[in-house]
Amino acid sequence: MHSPPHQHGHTPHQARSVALHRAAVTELLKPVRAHGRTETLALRDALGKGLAQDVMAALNLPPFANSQMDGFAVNSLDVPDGGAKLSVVVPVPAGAVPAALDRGTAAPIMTGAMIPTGADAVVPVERAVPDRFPAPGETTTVWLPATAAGTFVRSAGSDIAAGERALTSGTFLGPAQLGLLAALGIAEVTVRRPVTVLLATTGDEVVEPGQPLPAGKIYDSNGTLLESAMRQAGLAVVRTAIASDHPDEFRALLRSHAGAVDLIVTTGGVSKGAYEVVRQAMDGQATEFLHVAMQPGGPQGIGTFDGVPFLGFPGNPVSCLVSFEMFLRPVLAELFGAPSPRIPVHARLGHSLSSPEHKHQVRRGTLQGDGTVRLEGGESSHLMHALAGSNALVHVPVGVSALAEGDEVEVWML
Ligand SMILES: Nc1nc2c(c(=O)[nH]1)N[C@H]1C(S)=C(S)[C@@H](COP(=O)(O)OP(=O)(O)OC[C@H]3O[C@@H](n4cnc5c(N)ncnc54)[C@H](O)[C@@H]3O)O[C@H]1N2
Ligand code: MOO
Repeated sequence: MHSPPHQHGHTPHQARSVALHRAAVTELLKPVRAHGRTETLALRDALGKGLAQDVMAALNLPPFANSQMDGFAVNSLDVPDGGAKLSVVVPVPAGAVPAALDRGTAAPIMTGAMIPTGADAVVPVERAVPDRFPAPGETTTVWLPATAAGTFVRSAGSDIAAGERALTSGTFLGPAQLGLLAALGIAEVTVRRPVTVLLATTGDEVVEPGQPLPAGKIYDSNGTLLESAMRQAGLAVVRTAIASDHPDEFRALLRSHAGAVDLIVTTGGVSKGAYEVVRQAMDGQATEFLHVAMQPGGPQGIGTFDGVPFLGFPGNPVSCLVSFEMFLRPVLAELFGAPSPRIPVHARLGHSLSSPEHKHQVRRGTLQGDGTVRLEGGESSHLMHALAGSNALVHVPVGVSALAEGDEVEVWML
């Protein structure tokens, strides 16, 4: 949104800082945490959930010392400086429990196979002379170079020892965390039940995708955009039909779902127009509508509707996504451990930019391999195509009105 030149950078004195609004969202959602509800799920269903309790390792990983290479298991004392010729004994396949290794012998061993008692090192087959395994039944010798104890041996517990904490309560369960649980032999995990959000997009001008588009109307992008962001963040989402601009109808729509959700999020109808349905529907509720010193995403609603926590995001698509990223995602991360907060990284601006000095501006851009960030589109919050071509949010803090190409900025990877 562009301000007239004489107002550029000016924010109404009542604008709330991003930090204060985030703190207000935290306070609003704290009672949700108190529910403490958990469920136990198969690993495949736990992707994106928050772990409800610490998980301790019940076994060593690896569970037994094993070979890191296809090669020959030896006692390192048998291959001193200059190497040695050893007689080859029966091979050790992965999955078998091998016989003890006699001194002066070498056992062909496969990657992942258990190191025989008496062996303490592995020589990769390509370093042996000859550099191959003997054929089954062939009696032979092999020359091996000098090898220090422990070489190419993955010792028991070298990844994690039995009794150690594998994962901490609250951890976001992504592929690596679920893979670790599987490696520990754990098939089910207790997770926090997802926060359930009622998501209502509003506006008489907004039409469901797939329907004809009459003149003056636009398709609802916010519903899909925010539902996707929320689901990716591990929230359960209940969508209402697109709400009309009639406050009574909207109130009834919210009431028909509110009992079953932890949080209500709406988009649109919060600014200063003549038909601000969300503002009007919240009349008499413990809600406030205010301006956060942020662009986009300035107009915000916050409070409770019939006692259910409520956040009213602005209607412009980029504004509602930025609101989610600036407020809901970090607060959910803080209170529930999931999703992970965005990790700030620093990049060099590929272009100069200007920003309202009294607002925290969030631009969209593409962080490139050379560490520079190219801005996508301008500052306007209707630029859905530019958002879709971006991989990062670019932060311009309060107090900064201009940045030059090459200046350092904080970016959050999307
Ligand atoms: N006089 C003022 N006008 C506006 C101000 C202001 O301070 N004074 N703030 C501007 C800013 S900034 C924003 S952001 C918007 C916020 O408006 P609302 O939250 O009331 O949203 P609407 O007016 O309903 O819609 C804004 C815009 O977004 C489009 N929209 C709405 N819903 C959807 C949807 N589901 N999918 C796609 N696009 C949607 C809508 O058509 C409008 O273009 O107010 C400014 N005005
Ligand atoms: O700038 Mo509005 O705040 O477009 O979201």
